[in-house]
Amino acid sequence: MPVVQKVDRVILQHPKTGNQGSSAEILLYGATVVSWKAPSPTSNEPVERLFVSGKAALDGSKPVRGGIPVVFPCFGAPTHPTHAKLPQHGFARNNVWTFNSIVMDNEAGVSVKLSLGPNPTIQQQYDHPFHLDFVVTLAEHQLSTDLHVKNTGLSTTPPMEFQALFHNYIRAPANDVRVSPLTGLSFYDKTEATEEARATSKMETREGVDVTKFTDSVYENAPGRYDVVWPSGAIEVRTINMKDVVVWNPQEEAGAKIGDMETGGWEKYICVEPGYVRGYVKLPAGETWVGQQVLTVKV
Ligand SMILES: O=P(O)(O)OC[C@H]1O[C@H](O)[C@H](O)[C@@H](O)[C@@H]1O
Repeated sequence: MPVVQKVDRVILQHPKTGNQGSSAEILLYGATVVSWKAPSPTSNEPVERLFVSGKAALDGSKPVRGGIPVVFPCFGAPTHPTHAKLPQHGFARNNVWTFNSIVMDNEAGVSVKLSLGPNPTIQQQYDHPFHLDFVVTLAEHQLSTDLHVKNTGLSTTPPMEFQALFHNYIRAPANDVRVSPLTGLSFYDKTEATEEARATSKMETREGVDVTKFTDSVYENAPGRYDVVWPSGAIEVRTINMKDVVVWNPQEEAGAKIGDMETGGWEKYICVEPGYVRGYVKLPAGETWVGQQVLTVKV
């Protein structure tokens, strides 16, 4: 079966290649993609492409440390008045979504939609009317995620102002991986010690950005297509409507302070996170915004 529904997750299996083909698992909690196995173009062996910490909670008690958490409607600590009661990275990653439908099931791949609307927990923290759909599409060497945000308010409702980001934990050796092209972009360095330094933009001069030291950089107005390359692999990240990109790896010292990070886990991934996180999308009542990414295994 290309789509298997379990109590807590949905499993996608690429139809063309049976059990030897690509697959993906999406938890209903947070609509978090917790596994994506895909072969490289030159092999038939599906390989796990995402990192999930061995200490990650997968029972809905806290956001998943790994995979692809969906960050919405705020990135980091809330800065917009309508987000003031929300936790870091918002409510999408720590609420249970519902399985909506199978969107596509053919030889090219398989696609499912999960949905989230206001529930009593969310309404205590956030009172703007909204509806979210999250569509995950699995192809032979690709995984796409599309977030559809609808402002379901009446015409008198103010525009909805939000940020959104796909928090990809790409499985790669942190000390050998490089991300490009980011040269010439301005970025904000969240590892700086003072608020003033964190709010002062820097200019990226490196051809291939590494994370060999603690890195937490928010690049703005980025090109929307990134090569994530390491000695034995490469993944391309293409995006639509996600104008910014965050590159994050805590390295050893900061990594050891993350309670749900397995020992040495920071060495096994790089977060390359496309999003709209500098400023806010302003969505009029009745309208829908779609942010998309396509991850492609290149090597
Ligand atoms: O620990 P979390 O809330 O999951 O956040 C993990 C990380 O997410 C993003 O990459 C932010 O830029 C980082 O500042 C943050 O540490």
